Amino acid sequence: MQTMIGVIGGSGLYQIEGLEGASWVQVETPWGQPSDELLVGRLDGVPMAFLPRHGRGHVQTPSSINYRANIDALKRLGCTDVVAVSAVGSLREDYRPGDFVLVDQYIDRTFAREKSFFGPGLVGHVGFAHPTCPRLSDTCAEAALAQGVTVHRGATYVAMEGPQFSTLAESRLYRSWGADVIGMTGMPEAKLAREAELCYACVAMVTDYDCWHPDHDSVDVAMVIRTLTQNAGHARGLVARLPALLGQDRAPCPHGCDRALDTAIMTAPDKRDPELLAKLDAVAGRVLP
Ligand SMILES: CSC[C@H]1O[C@H](OP(=O)(O)O)[C@H](O)[C@@H]1O
Ligand SMILES: Nc1ncnc2[nH]cnc12
Repeated sequence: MQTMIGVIGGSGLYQIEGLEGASWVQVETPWGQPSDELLVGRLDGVPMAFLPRHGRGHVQTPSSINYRANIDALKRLGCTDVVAVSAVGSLREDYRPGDFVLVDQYIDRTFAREKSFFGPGLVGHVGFAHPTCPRLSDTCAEAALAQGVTVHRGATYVAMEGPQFSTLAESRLYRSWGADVIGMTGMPEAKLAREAELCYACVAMVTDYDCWHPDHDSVDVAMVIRTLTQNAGHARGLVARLPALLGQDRAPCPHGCDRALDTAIMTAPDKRDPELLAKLDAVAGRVLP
């Protein structure tokens, strides 16, 4: 199978450079409008699509992002692997501002978002014990190390609703749970990527110590932007290394991300809602012809 890389850019990453034949394309989805047009082109012979999660100019809030449309659009364009870049606060001393972190677990505290492509008339349950793809995460770690940044493999990401930052009590609570980083957009993005059978990795860039650290000021937007400005180049460099590392030909995911729907669908064929079935054409077309 041919590799196609999807990149979701977070705060501070609204564009990538160097794509050959690049153009911004509008993608219609049955779930509404994605956050923006997608920048589609090729790098080292590998097709790539870039989508700024908040839209160019940072228009969408973490709660207003249409996560379903974003993931559907990437799948519809043919993406096989999706790398999500996110700014996060650190909940531990040794994950410092400027460090890159490969997320491998989540605690989902969001409550005001559509979290599944499935619904009444077409019920599906995908496995989610391991929410990110280890193969793709390994590749991202390799790309980040080549950039010369400090990389941490493995982190539990608390996804909060926002848009306000956490209280001190919340920040302490998340630390007591063993969470490592905090952000507002990791969920339901990762859940939807799994339902869409995409390999998904989250490259988190630490921008601050949230508000728990006695020796650091509490997070504010200026602090986040300052760190992001210093790190955006590394994030772009990481993305630029991915095509060469992943290659044009893609072996099936050894962790089964690309077969997540094999045993997920519960609804009997004669009870399936035709409207929802039609909307699932891109996301679940492999198993719902
Ligand atoms: C600008 S700080 C809060 C904002 O930044 C992060 O966005 P993203 O994950 O898209 O990089 C965080 O989740 C909040 O949305
Ligand atoms: N401390 C923090 N909390 C939530 N989202 C963030 N994004 C960057 N820093 C953050």
